[in-house]
Order: sequence, then C-alpha cells, then structure tokens
Amino acid sequence: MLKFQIHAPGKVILHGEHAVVYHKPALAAVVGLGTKLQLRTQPESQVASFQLEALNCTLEIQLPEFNAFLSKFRSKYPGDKPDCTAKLLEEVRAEVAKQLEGSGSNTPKQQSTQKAFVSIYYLLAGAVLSAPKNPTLTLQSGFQVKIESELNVGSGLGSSASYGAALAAAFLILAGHFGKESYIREENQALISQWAYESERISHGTPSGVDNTVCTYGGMLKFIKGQGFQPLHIHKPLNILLVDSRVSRSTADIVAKVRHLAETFPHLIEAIWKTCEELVTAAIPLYESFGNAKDDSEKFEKLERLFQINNDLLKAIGVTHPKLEQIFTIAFKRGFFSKLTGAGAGGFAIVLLPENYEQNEVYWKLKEELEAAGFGVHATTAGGAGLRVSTLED
Ligand SMILES: Nc1ncnc2c1ncn2[C@@H]1O[C@H](COP(=O)(O)OP(=O)(O)O)[C@@H](O)[C@H]1O
Ligand SMILES: C[C@@](O)(CCOP(=O)(O)O)CC(=O)O
Repeated sequence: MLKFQIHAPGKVILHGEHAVVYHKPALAAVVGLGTKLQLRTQPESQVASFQLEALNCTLEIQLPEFNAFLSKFRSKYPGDKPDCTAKLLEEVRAEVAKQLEGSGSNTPKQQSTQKAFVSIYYLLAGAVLSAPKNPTLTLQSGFQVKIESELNVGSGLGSSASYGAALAAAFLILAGHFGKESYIREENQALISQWAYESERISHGTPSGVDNTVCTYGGMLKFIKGQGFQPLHIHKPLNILLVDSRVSRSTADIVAKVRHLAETFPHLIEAIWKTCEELVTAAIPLYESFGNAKDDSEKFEKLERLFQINNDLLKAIGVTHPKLEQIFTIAFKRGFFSKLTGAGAGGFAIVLLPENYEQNEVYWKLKEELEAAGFGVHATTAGGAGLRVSTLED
C-alpha cells in the first residue's frame, strides 16, 4: 500500500505586483501557510476519491471510466506524449462536463468545484499518459486523497498554485515518474512546477507562472514574465504578519482596470513601472544580506522604507481599499510598515515584523487591534521551504 503526505506552501508577492504584468521584475516568496494533501492507495477499490475540505465536497473518479478515457485518448492521438497538453485539456474538459452533467455550474461554488475537478482529472491523466516506464499504464487500484488548506480560496495567497503543485506531485509519484524521496531532484521539481502551471491555466487562463514556481521551489525569487525566475540567496526567512482585509476581489478585474489606466496615461504609468523595477533592484541585496550580520537593524529600516514606497506606488495606480487603508494606519500608528500584496483592492496586506517580535509588547497590541477591527491575522515567514513530501502515519 502506497501512502504519503505533501505540503505545498502558498505565496506572497513582496514587490512588483502589477508591474510584473508589464514585464518588470517581481519578488515573490513562499509563506508558512499552505495546502496539505494525504494520499492512501486502496487495493480493493476501483474508485479514486478526493475530499476537498476548502470546497466542502468529495469528488470521485471511477477507474474503469478513467482507464477508458485514457485508452480513447491514446488511440485518438497515437504516439503523442501529453506534451500535447492543449488536446488533453480539451478532452478532459469535455469528459468532466459529461460527468458533472446535471449537477449545475452557475454558482461560484459550483464553478470552483468544476475547476478543481478539471485540475484533478487533467493532472492525473497527464501523469499516467506520460508515465516513464509504461506507455500503456492504466490505474488498477483505487486511492483516497484528502486535501486541507490553510489558504483561503480567492485570497491572493496562491491557493490554486499550492493545490495544483500538491496534486501534480502526488500524481507524478503515483504514476512512477519519481519516488517519495527523489521529488526534490531538480528535474522532478521542474516537472511538478510544469504540471502545477497547467493547473493554474484552468483557473487563470494565461498566468505568469510565478505562483507555481515559488510554491514548488520555495524561498524567495525574482520573476520576470516570459523570462523565468532566479532564486534569491537568502540566509533566513523574513518575519511577516499577513493581514486579511476580508474584502474579496477578482484579480482579473483589477488587472483590467490598471490596464485601462496604463492605456490612458502610458508615459506616466510606465514611469511607475520603472520605479517599481528600481525598487526591486534596491530590495534584492537587502533580502540577500539579512541574517549574515549581528545587527540587521539598518537594513531592516531600509526595507521598511521600500515597503512604504512600494505601497504608495500601488496606491497611485488605484489598487488600495478603505479596509486596506485602515490596516496601514493601525500598523503605522504602532510603528510598523506595511503594504498590500498581490492584486489589491482587498485581499491581504503584509506587515514587516522585526527579529524577536514576539518579545515586543507593541506587536501584541498591534495584533489585538487588528483583530478587534475585524481583520484576520497570521504571523508567519516569507521565504521558507517549498513543496515537501513526507511519510504518512496511520
Ligand atoms: N484548497 C483547494 N481545494 C480545492 N480546490 C482549490 C483549492 N484551492 C484552489 N482551488 C481551485 O483553484 C481555483 C482558484 O483558486 P483561487 O484561490 O481563486 O486562486 P488564487 O490562488 O490564484 O487566488 C478555485 O476556484 C478552485 O477550483
Ligand atoms: C496583479 C498581479 O501582478 C498579481 C496578482 O496576484 P494575486 O492574484 O493577488 O496573487 C497580476 C499577475 O501577476 O498576474
């Protein structure tokens, strides 16, 4: 019996959100919250079941039907490895629509469930069809998957990439691409990230690829759309407070509004993107040298100023919100610097926390005040470990 557990972290954008859409660099980092997937094979069963706690539902795949789908795909596209992912995704969408027929797809919850199911079916089929040792592999024994997440869906903390990376790693192990221990090898991480990107395409159309990359590899990285990423060599993760404004928003809508602004004032907005690029250039050596000297306070103060400048640039393009402003004011009053992260207009803010912040009474006051004002608050780190596979005890 095969059983294992996967933890895939979520992410924050530290700098360069929005500018990254216009091919300027962004800095992203994983956070200490993530998605946990547990998989147990069930040799007697012919069903793969998926308990999705975030969506409060359980989805099932009947293996005989799934194997029939695989064999139909193989005969329709003989010799094609599912590098031809576009064809596979098309076939999967049609198959899932057939299977979910009559269950409705109008409410946001139903649409979310449908996307989550397409991701499962697509990634599982892709992993089996490209199985390295057996080009005619089918699934002979059932399994049970349970997915729990500390990341709210739709909050901008990369829940979909974290979900996709966890699924990708689980199915690649199941189909024999690599073992529970060798997932960490460079070529296997690249494969996980590539399939997590495929999952991201289901939710986001043409995503930049930053979320699946950082969720898989972990740490902090610089990302330029269309050019890939470079890891930052940090000595230790940064302490941050994630503050949930509890205002939901659509990234696509906000990106469209910003695009309209950029089209109205092209030179002006381009100057903001250039400043964001300068800011990323100034921030990298600070992040990379943190923790290698006894006294980091000077660097920390510089970083605080960069947080403030970055936040003011984001305000300038109109992506703040009264609830976010309330968070910034509460933090500033207590001597902390903060910025919105991701698309803005709601979602999360991040507050920079100094070394040993837990021993600082002002930190507890800040936390108390934010909670009393109705915000969700999680102290965590930016820049920790990426996706991890571990053994699963009974
Ligand atoms: N923990 C999860 N369990 C199941 N499905 C998930 C989970 N997280 C994300 N998803 C799927 O990904 C879709 C997009 O997630 P969302 O959180 O909106 O994206 P993002 O992480 O980019 O903000 C959801 O509608 C759902 O289909
Ligand atoms: C605004 C943007 O730069 C970041 C959006 O981040 P999120 O969806 O809030 O995590 C858009 C993008 O990079 O595709």
